[in-house]
Amino acid sequence: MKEIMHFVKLIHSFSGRILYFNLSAMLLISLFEGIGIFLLLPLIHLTEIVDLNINNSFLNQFSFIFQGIPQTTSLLIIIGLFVLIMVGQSFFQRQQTILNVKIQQGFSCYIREETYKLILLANWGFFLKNRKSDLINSMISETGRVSGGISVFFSFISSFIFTLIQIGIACFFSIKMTIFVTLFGFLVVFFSRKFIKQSSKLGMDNIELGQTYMAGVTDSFNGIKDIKSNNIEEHHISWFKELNGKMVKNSIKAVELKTKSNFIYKVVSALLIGIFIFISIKMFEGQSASLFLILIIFSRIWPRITGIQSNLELLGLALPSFKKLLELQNQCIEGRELSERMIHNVNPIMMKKGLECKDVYFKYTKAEQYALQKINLRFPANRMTAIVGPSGAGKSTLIDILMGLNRPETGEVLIDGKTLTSENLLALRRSISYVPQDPFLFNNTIRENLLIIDKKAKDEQIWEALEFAVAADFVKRMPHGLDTMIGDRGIKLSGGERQRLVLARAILRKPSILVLDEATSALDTENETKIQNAIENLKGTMTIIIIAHRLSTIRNADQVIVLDNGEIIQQGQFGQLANEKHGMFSRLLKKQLEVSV
Ligand SMILES: Nc1ncnc2c1ncn2[C@@H]1O[C@H](COP(=O)(O)OP(=O)(O)OP(=O)(O)O)[C@@H](O)[C@H]1O
Repeated sequence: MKEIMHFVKLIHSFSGRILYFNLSAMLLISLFEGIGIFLLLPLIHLTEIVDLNINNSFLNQFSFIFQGIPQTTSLLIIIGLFVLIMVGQSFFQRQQTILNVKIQQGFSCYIREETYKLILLANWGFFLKNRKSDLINSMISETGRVSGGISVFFSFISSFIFTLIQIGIACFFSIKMTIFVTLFGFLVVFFSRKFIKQSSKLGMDNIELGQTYMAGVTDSFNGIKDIKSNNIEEHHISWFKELNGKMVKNSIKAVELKTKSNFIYKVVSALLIGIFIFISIKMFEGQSASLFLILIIFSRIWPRITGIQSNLELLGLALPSFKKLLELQNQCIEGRELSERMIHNVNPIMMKKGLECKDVYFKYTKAEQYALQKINLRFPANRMTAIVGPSGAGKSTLIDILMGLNRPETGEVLIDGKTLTSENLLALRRSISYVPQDPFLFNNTIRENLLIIDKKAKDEQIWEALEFAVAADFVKRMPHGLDTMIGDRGIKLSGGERQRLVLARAILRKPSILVLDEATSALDTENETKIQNAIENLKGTMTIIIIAHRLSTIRNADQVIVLDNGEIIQQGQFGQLANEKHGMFSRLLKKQLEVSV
């Protein structure tokens, strides 16, 4: 319940006074409805359709008002009052429904925005811990279920208020009978806690199945090329069938549970009505007015009490989603890297001396071995540093540490001699352009993909960046030039074209630090040489850090760092390392020469 209360508090702070207005409207609607029913009695009495023997003092007072007034006038007054009350009730009902939807929709929107923002502002460690598909699932399914749960909560409150008011009105006629019905009702709700627990368990299963579904579907579509080329469609289709079967079973279980509880309530209701009518007739012998009204009120309270029960079951079903979303939000808050305020007004650092790693050790969560250890290294400003080493040596991890994505377990990263903290982290990132191994492009036009980095860039600047990245020619050949749509993750482009576009985007920012992680691996030799020359022309104007497998591409680097098993094993200029005959660098170089011959 703690989780629901958390979200109710959020609604409270989100909607403020409107929430109270809404609650007051619920109260008025219930009151109007109660009074409307109450007016039926004198109406029936006056029409003399049924001979109601009025013994109730309240009703007697009521009929006293109409003494001396002609019957038709009394009838018209009461009918007028009745219509007025019903109009009032319908008016408030309409306002309240609109208000309810406004609060709920506004709140759903707020939860989605808040969760999305919290996720984006979390640190890199958070993304390493959480599956992407789980995050997508939370953003789509959990936020949806929480919004639905909030709507059920409103309906619960409305039923609760209505029931309380109807109970209050029923007390005017017979306290004993009202207590009897109410007690019975709440006993039923109390004993059906089992159903609420079972609903909650089903809700939990729903979440797990939803996560597996989302993860599996995302993975299979991301890896569709592998699936098709290796002809493993059947494996995926049977996995999907099995999962779907489980989801269907879970849905049927939920319906079975709901209908079971409904069945029990109906049986209990039938029994209760029988007992109630019997006792009422015995108790209210000769008081047909009270009996009549109590029966009307009972027929209205009882469905609401069962409504409360089914609302509680639905809340039980939604409860795991409330929990999951709250856990996710708390996890984001714990791992918060940036605040919203920090994102705005950040100026890039104009690095003068360079970046430095001082005695850096880093281990991934749950990993036994250090991915980086004893790292003491300088990346001088406006120089080109190349990082090489076998696969798994720690090259990408080192880059992540330099960009502040991962934080060292011990040791520190310094920019111009100042420790990298959350204060200067964003300024550092604003001055970096990073081109990863697997570049990311949005399903948009080439122009929009480039403008992400600099919204104000003019066509002239865009073409300049494209020329630099040897991409201008292929963009010109595209059917709509800069306005060509490039498909999901740039699927309509070749791997090399994608890399060149991302490189152009990186250059458009005019960074003071350019980080290239295997950025030219998909290029043919001709284009790679062209880009290599372009990058060399940048030397002296910005700090360049390159991870490269093809060692020929880093021939002119100012320094080369060789990593193995997370440690620096060699460091120096290309020629110097190539001459260290027993070093790893010359071995790597030799192997590549053998392969290329
Ligand atoms: N998210 C992670 N969780 C746990 N271990 C990881 C994670 N990412 C990398 N590692 C481990 O850290 C070590 C260094 O990985 P890293 O990706 O930095 O190597 P690399 O030199 O860039 O390799 P490659 O050239 O193949 O890209 C490897 O042993 C790898 O298994």
